[in-house]
Amino acid sequence: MNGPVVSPPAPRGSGEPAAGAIVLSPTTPPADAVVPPRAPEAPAPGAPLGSHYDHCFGCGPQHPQGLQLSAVAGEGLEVTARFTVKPSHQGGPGLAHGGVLTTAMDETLGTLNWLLHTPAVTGRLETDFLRPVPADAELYIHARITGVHGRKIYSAAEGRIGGPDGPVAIRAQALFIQVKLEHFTKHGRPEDIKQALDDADLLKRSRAFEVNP
Ligand SMILES: CCCCC/C=C\C/C=C\C/C=C\C/C=C\CCCC(=O)SCCNC(=O)CCNC(=O)[C@H](O)C(C)(C)COP(=O)(O)OP(=O)(O)OC[C@H]1O[C@@H](n2cnc3c(N)ncnc32)[C@H](O)[C@@H]1OP(=O)(O)O
Repeated sequence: MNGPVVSPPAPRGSGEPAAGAIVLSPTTPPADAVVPPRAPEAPAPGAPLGSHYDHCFGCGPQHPQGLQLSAVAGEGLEVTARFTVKPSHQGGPGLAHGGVLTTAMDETLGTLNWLLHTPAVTGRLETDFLRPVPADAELYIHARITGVHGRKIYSAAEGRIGGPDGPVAIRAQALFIQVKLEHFTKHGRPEDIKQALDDADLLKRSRAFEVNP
């Protein structure tokens, strides 16, 4: 994909928030954030990242209405992903639902954590919708890590319609928080956790995360 992933500009209307306003955390890394090296265990550039969970709405191959998004490791701290909009993903007639597109960005940004070899969950996600995305369109997403500060991982992505050089339809920035695998076992619905723990392949993929950076 050509060119860097562009970070959206700082929010408009700076200054003190109005009384009663909800103050959200920034998704732009602080000045003392670092861009760490790719983890030695990270999949090689060009390697498919696979699904982290078969029933994931974003990447699970066994989720019939899901996005079934597939991601590939890029160079450095970058990934690319593809997602075909299905009729079941419509918002307006013949157009992708914005929440579905946001999910595609969330999922792609989440796969970046493979490159740091750590599980992490979305703390905050911002999206700019630049042009409508037709049903049946293929979205090409390019994402990169922009900084790490303690357990906080900052990232940015952009999605283009029809090909890696197609028109930009969506931009996103996110803040992920590193967690341990117990995050999932502690909070997940017990029957699903049991099923996941009984799945030797999933367990192997998850355990691959357990040596943290
Ligand atoms: C064994 C079977 C397991 C099977 C699992 C299978 C695979 C697992 C492996 C990998 C999968 C990984 C990812 C999946 C990939 C993509 C899917 C898309 C991603 C998602 O769809 S994921 C769902 C949505 N996501 C949530 O469900 C999060 C809900 N939430 C919480 O679970 C907690 O809230 C948590 C853990 C986030 C933090 O809690 P905590 O107690 O650990 O940490 P704490 O509060 O101390 O925060 C530490 C520092 O982060 C800052 N901070 C915290 N939260 C923030 C926020 N929201 N915004 C801005 N900053 C935040 C603090 O301000 C502090 O900053 P500072 O250090 O500067 O003070």
